[in-house]
Amino acid sequence: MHARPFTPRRGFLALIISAISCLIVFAYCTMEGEAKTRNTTVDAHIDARLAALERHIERMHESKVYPDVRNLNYKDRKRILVTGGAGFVGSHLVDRLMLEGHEVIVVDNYFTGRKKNIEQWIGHANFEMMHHDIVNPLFIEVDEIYHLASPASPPHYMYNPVKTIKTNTLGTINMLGLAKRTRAKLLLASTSEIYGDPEIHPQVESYWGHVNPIGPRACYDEGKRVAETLCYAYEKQEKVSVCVARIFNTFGPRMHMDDGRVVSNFVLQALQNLPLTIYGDGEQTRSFQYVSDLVEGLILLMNSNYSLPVNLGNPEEHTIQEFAVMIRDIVGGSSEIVTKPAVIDDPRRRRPDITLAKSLLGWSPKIPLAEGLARTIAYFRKELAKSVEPIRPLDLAATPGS
Ligand SMILES: O=C(O)[C@H]1O[C@H](OP(=O)(O)OP(=O)(O)OC[C@H]2O[C@@H](n3ccc(=O)[nH]c3=O)[C@H](O)[C@@H]2O)[C@H](O)[C@@H](O)[C@@H]1O
Repeated sequence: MHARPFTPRRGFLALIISAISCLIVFAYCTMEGEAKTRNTTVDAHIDARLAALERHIERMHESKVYPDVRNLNYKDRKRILVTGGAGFVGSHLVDRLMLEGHEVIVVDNYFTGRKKNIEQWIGHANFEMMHHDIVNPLFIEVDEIYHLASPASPPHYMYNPVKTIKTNTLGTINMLGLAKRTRAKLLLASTSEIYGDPEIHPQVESYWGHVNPIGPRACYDEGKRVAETLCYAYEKQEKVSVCVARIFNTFGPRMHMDDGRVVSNFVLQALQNLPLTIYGDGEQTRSFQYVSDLVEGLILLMNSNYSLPVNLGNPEEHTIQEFAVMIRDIVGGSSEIVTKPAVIDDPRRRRPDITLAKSLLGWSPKIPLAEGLARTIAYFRKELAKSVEPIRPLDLAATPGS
């Protein structure tokens, strides 16, 4: 191969190429240098921010004060799952279990539960919070399951009836599956609604109920009835330990402002001097228990060795009309009492027979109605003071599906 002769044109081209190469190398080096300087600045900035964060975390830990919990030894301390633990009843139960020194895991999808209800425990070594919908399976290790997850207020459970049925059927199957895998005991939060519009009064556990299977309340009533059936099927077939609490009307602080049940509606109305709205003639009756009494009953039932359903409620029965007057008097406002159309399938009378709970668990409600109402009214008064706009109670008649 012959070398190509050197010409001035070629020499000029070679010169240009070398010059461009030098320029590229120079530009690269300069950029590299700049990038290094920039990275060093960014690193220093991040370091400073991380150091500030560390100081913030330290201050946070120093200032976060948890309620005193019992110091249980390894053998006595249980890992307890509370489904619906961010809800009204669930969060009060969580408080009791935490104070007793157990490890508590809350599972909630926040449909009606609120983080605010359990924020006092967030960050505590014994406490864990999981955002999870129990219609999907859950794989964790537990010793006991309090299965409370489900909307319980009529406007809430009627709002999405399919979801209510799924939560009470699929959700209960998933929790019983978890109980089976981990050999945990499960307590089902059932309801007085499984008695429907009862034909016997007061309601005893042996009564089979009177439920309209296709009415607007059926998603909840039948959902809970199936949940009970599932418990006893798993007990028989899979040897899962279960217990079932049939919970009657319950009230207290941490009820949602827009819960829609009668206590929160009447209290909110009375506090804002709005008319108290009675659905129907007001002659229907209910028996109301304060939430701490219920929580006590749930824990006693879980720790008993009785597996058939047990009523938990306060047998003091009042008409809704009497109840409206009582709340208005305690609040001291001047609200009028008005009537609205009756609710479809609204039970006419409800009062628990608690002979079984008394003899079996030594349980009966302790908080008198007036005292429970005073505590609840104080809570709502504070909540109202915090809210910027007036709060209108939820009207069942305006709920889709009611
Ligand atoms: O509080 C509870 O623990 C129970 O509440 C509901 O059962 P329900 O008895 O229908 O409860 P409310 O919605 O509070 O209604 C009680 C009575 O007050 C009436 N009411 C309600 C709200 C209102 O603004 N005005 C009014 O007259 C209702 O028509 C009903 O007769 C749930 O369905 C139960 O599962 C749950 O156990």
